[in-house]
Amino acid sequence: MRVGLLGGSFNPAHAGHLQLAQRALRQLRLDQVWLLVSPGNPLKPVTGMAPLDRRLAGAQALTRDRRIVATDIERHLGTRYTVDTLRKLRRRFPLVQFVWLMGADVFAELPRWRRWTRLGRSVPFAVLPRPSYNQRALAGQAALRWRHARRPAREAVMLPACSAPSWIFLPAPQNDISATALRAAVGRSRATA
Ligand SMILES: Nc1ncnc2c1ncn2[C@@H]1O[C@H](COP(=O)(O)OP(=O)(O)OP(=O)(O)O)[C@@H](O)[C@H]1O
Ligand SMILES: O=C(O)c1ccc[n+]([C@@H]2O[C@H](COP(=O)([O-])O)[C@@H](O)[C@H]2O)c1
Repeated sequence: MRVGLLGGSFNPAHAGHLQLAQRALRQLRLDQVWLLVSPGNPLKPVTGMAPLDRRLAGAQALTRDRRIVATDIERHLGTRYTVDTLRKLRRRFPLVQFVWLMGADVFAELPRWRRWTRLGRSVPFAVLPRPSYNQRALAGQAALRWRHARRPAREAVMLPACSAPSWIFLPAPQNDISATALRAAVGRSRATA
């Protein structure tokens, strides 16, 4: 079984997440995408973060496609750092081929993550474009470190079976939607109500 993991705050879930998951399902020929709703991104402030149950419910309501599964499994695993999540997921699901999915903004910030080079040795990455982040991601420290591990987009179907480090930049239509913009819009409409 081939599973794409899309970790996120989902504060709130939105069409950008859904498009990314659908694109990855198709291009990487995945069986499922798990939306890993984070108990708390270690790099994001707690202020303004909706409760986990509300964020999970929003992610669950994104689609009726049963291949896209929203889960709070990190709460049950007791993990917040992705490197720890991957280690425990591998132990729990030894036969699954995992791929870590992310937008270009996350790939650009990856060197700030805990043990990011170890993480890169533990799972292949698929990076999807996001307006205004692509150049930064492709010229960033992670891209540079793993320049020899980048696979061409035409080899996308092979990525889940590749040994890490391996990564791919998948071409896809771009969407400039963000949770930040959605929260700001809600804030504005409350202020004028
Ligand atoms: N519009 C988008 N295009 C591409 N990737 C996206 C998009 N929105 C979110 N993602 C990706 O989805 C994952 C989870 O994102 P997250 O839940 O932080 O949403 P966000 O819109 O980036 O939130 P925020 O604005 O609060 O930082 C990340 O890998 C992120 O790069
Ligand atoms: O492991 C880390 O150090 C780390 C630091 C920041 C973010 N992450 C993960 O990155 C994913 C995207 O987070 P977010 O909040 O940008 O949607 C989510 O799964 C987080 O747990 C992981």
